[in-house]
Amino acid sequence: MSTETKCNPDLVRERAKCTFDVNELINLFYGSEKATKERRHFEDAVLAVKELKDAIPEEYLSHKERYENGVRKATILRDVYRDYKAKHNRDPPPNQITKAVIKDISPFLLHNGMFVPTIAGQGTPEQQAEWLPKAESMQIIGTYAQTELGHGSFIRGLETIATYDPKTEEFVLNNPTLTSFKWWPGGLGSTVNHCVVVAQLYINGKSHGIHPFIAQIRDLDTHKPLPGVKVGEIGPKMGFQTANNGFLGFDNFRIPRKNMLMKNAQVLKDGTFVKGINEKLTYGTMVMVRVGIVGDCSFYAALAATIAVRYSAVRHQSHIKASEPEAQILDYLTQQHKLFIAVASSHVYRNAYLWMEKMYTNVMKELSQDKQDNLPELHATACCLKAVCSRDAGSLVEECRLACGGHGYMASSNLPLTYGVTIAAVTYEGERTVLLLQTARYLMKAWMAALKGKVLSPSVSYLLNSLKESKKPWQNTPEGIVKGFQHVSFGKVKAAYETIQKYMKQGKDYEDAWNLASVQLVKASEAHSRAILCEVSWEAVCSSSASPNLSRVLQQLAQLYLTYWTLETSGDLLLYSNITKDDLIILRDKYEELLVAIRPNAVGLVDGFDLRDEILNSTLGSYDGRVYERLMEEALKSPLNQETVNSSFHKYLKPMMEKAKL
Ligand SMILES: CCCCC/C=C\C/C=C\C/C=C\C=C\C(=O)SCCNC(=O)CCNC(=O)[C@H](O)C(C)(C)COP(=O)(O)OP(=O)(O)OC[C@H]1O[C@@H](n2cnc3c(N)ncnc32)[C@H](O)[C@@H]1OP(=O)(O)O
Ligand SMILES: Cc1cc2nc3c(=O)[nH]c(=O)nc-3n(C[C@H](O)[C@H](O)[C@H](O)COP(=O)(O)OP(=O)(O)OC[C@H]3O[C@@H](n4cnc5c(N)ncnc54)[C@H](O)[C@@H]3O)c2cc1C
Repeated sequence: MSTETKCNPDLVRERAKCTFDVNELINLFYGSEKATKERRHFEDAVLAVKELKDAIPEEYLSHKERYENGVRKATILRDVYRDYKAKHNRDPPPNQITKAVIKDISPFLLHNGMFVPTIAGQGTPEQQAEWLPKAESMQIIGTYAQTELGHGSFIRGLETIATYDPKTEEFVLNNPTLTSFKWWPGGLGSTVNHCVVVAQLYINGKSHGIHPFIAQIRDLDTHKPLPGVKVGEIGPKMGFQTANNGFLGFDNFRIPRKNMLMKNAQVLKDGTFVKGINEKLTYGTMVMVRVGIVGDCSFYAALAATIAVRYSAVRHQSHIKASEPEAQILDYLTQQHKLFIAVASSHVYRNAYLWMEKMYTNVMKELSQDKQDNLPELHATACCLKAVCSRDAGSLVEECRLACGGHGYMASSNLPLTYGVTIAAVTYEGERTVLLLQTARYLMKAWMAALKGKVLSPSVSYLLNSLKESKKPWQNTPEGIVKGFQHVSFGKVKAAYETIQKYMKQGKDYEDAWNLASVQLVKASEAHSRAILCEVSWEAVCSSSASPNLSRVLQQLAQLYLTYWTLETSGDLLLYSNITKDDLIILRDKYEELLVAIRPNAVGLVDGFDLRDEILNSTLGSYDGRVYERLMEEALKSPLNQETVNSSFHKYLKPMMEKAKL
């Protein structure tokens, strides 16, 4: 029997309506037909491992059991990766199959995502040779321990101390206060035996700023914390339950001199400090991960959209016309308004990620040739795109959840967990406002340079164009809308700059003036991000190699994104661009037309994300649309349904009812 025949008939009809080749979309989204094949092949290999299947949903496990199950599966998954590499002589292709296995977050995320990259990015060739083979083969397990109870954003304020002792050629690590305790690092709780510790370096009583050090914190055989190490887990959170976030404090804990990662700055045997060419290179891992998070946002938006769109095609409720049967909820324009922006945004983030990845690779290449000119642009762009995409993606996931009504509140829909995990990215790897203010610093500098007629970096060069084009009439085209967002950014950057000047003229110093203007500065950064997202995604769609049928639909999605945000931020556009009320009315109508045009392809579009049922892990979103059957099947797995009468009846309910009779 084919999959189609087992499918819910609504989904079969939806798929028959699709006007483009879904496989073409999948191949375009993931890069090529070959990439799709390889990814699916690897996913098959992972899913074939029986031990990776959960006996009961994780929600029924205790906090401890959930973690232990997570570690168990993470180690098996690691073997599958190793075997693939041995067989194919290369890493597995990019994939999201970890989601199908570890439903939440892997306790090894920080090992792979930050510990290994920090050694690779911050270590000398000798240090890389010492630790990378052990870390990559999992002989040692590590994390990235930077944030403390007292400081996360302001990392120059970290209190963990590394004092150099030239007599023994060691660093002595100490956490002198409660607020200096490391707090948050993933895997630290009970998983890792090593970590990169970011600490304040002191030599002969003099501070030399923060630097990364490698510390072994647990015995490799017994896993017991080494003497001088206090380590534990921080407890349940909104999500990340299996990430095993932990705390850590050192008491006169000694590590050899070679354990300071010394690619940038060095401490010589005699205690001489050799400054690096740029102290901000120490923050390199964070930049890399911020770029990766933009890609993650695409995935989470796709996952939530797939669940909510398929569910909305299957779910019937009320009537559009009294004379007709109950409508699929996907036919309500309000539902399309809630969901299609998530589909469109996933594509926008994907294109922005690919664009950022190129910028990152170029800058890394330049840095390896000691050329730093483009580092500030990379930092500023990664900060604002990470900040805006993560917040938007979180809101989109929540909107998808709400769009599934009561069933979206069920854990088995996988939307609550997905929200908890997505929204965490607003905070980790740089809190949203803090990152937007970093971009604002860059924008203020760019603005001052623009005023002096200097050449600007590509990502802000529109500021110069906007300066020249401020009188040109609005154009209701995608290109015109992109320009409109650039004008808004231009207007907000200018206004924030002038606000700072105003406060300074009133006698405030620059720092106070900055703080007083900071709401505007954050908004300027957001507008700058929106301008980038609109420009990059529209250009990607226009230059794509898609067939005419697919290209038409992708252009509709990109236009939907542009129009949605035009209408959402119409006040800004009226203030800072030449858009008129009439233009907005035309765009409102255009937006409604786009929803209607996208509607027949909605299911095809989410099929085009090619997320397997195991990855979706949702009663509402499976390919076959057996929503109600799955909801009941999952409910029956509840431990409360494994007995006809629960003991609480005899212990509490019956006595209560008997007492009530007296
Ligand atoms: C590959 C795929 C990856 C996918 C994802 C994989 C894994 C996910 C992994 C983990 C997720 C889960 C866990 C998360 C882990 C974490 O959260 S780790 C901890 C992250 N912590 C932060 O992000 C802290 C945020 N704070 C900062 O980054 C800095 O403190 C801040 C930049 C906010 C300020 O730093 P400060 O030293 O105070 O700088 P100033 O404001 O004084 O500015 C000085 C100048 O330096 C420039 N600058 C700052 N940062 C950088 C940088 N990274 N690169 C280049 N330049 C930088 C800044 O712009 C200033 O320049 P000007 O003086 O204006 O010229
Ligand atoms: C799920 C999760 C996983 C994490 N994993 C790790 C990890 O593996 N390793 C690690 O080292 N860390 C990790 N972290 C910590 C994370 O990086 C920090 O929480 C994050 O950088 C924010 O710092 P904070 O908590 O100190 O927030 P704060 O800086 O205290 O933010 C609180 C508020 O203060 C505001 N604020 C702070 N500074 C400024 C400013 N200069 N201007 C204006 N407003 C400001 C913020 O905007 C925010 O509204 C993780 C966090 C989470 C949630």
